[in-house]
Amino acid sequence: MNKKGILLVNLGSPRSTAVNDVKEYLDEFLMDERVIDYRWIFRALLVRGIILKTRPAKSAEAYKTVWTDEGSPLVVITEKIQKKLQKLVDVPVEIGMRYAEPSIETGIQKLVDQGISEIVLFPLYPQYAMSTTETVIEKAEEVRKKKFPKIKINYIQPFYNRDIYINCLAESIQEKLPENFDALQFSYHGVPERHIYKTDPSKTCKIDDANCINSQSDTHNAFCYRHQCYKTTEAVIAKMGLPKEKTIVSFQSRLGNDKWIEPYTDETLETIPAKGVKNLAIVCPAFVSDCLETLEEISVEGKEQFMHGGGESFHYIPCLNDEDRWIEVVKTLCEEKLNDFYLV
Ligand SMILES: C=CC1=C(C)c2cc3[nH]c(cc4nc(cc5[nH]c(cc1n2)c(C)c5CCC(=O)O)C(CCC(=O)O)=C4C)c(C)c3C=C
Ligand SMILES: [Fe+2]
Ligand SMILES: [Fe+2]
Repeated sequence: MNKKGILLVNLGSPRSTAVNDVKEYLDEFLMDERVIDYRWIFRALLVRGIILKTRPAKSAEAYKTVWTDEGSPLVVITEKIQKKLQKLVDVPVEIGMRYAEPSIETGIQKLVDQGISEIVLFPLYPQYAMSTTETVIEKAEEVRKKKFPKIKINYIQPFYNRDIYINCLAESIQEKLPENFDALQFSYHGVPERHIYKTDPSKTCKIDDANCINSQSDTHNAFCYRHQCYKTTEAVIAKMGLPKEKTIVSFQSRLGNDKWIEPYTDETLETIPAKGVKNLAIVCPAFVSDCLETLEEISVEGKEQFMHGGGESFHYIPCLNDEDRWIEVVKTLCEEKLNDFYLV
């Protein structure tokens, strides 16, 4: 029988907080055509001609505030997930990052070196996006075809609405909620609106309630990041028994001058205190592991924005990270795909 293994894939981080390392990382990340989806020449002009002139120094300062002795939180937490999962399954588990090291190729190589020819690859993103799930699969396929043509890879699909994940997230949030909060905000990483239209095979999405959030089209729903974010929220608050009026959805981390999906987290944080939300709990379910975008952009900058707007208490709810109940979900999703190989 063919030997199987698991590859957990996350986004990646710079190797250190040195400006040059951050620049190298941002160059690889932002030159990905599924992240900044302009023609190469325009992408290069924007990224190398404008963004990389100033952003690396600013991002390096931000990374310094979250960096730990072990390294970047995102990588360290992904390693912790790997170690805990390894104790629960009887096949080898490795990690790979879409950008920087350890790369997807390094991860696959480590599995191949252990005699593995069938890999379950888990992109660690609950919701589908061209700039996350899709680019991971594209990269892994490129590496497989070039370097490992004999291996098979089985990809775990986005799990934004899977009961096991929703129950896990709802329980985790519930445990960490403060006693008094006026609203629970779900802040998802944003994407440009253009990405939503581009990846919608049904061409029905209008980025609204009827044609997006409540769409009945499976083809739309399978590829619409915005739809999936709202569905995760709906399912989690239903499970928690929280009224919709006590919740807010917003999208963070926009970059550049394009129109990104709204409402924007930073603007929301500034304006909700005047509408009566003085005590806020906030969670970031587009990320399974805490990272720069949660530990700095939300916990530090976001808190400042909220307080500046007149907020009184701000409570950041950490990601699932290496919580045992989440590792159980990872295990179940991996095992489903490991068993799929028998059906091929
Ligand atoms: C749901 C996950 C993510 C989506 C969708 C996503 C889209 C996206 N991101 C950028 C630009 C940047 N993102 C940055 C950091 C970052 N992004 C994600 C996840 C998603 N990105 C994570 C987990 C992280 C943190 C990585 C870490 O090391 O902790 C950054 C770099 C940091 C900074 O300078 O702020 C940029 C830039 C675009 C343009 C985009 C959509 C197309
Ligand atoms: Fe991002
Ligand atoms: Fe949509």
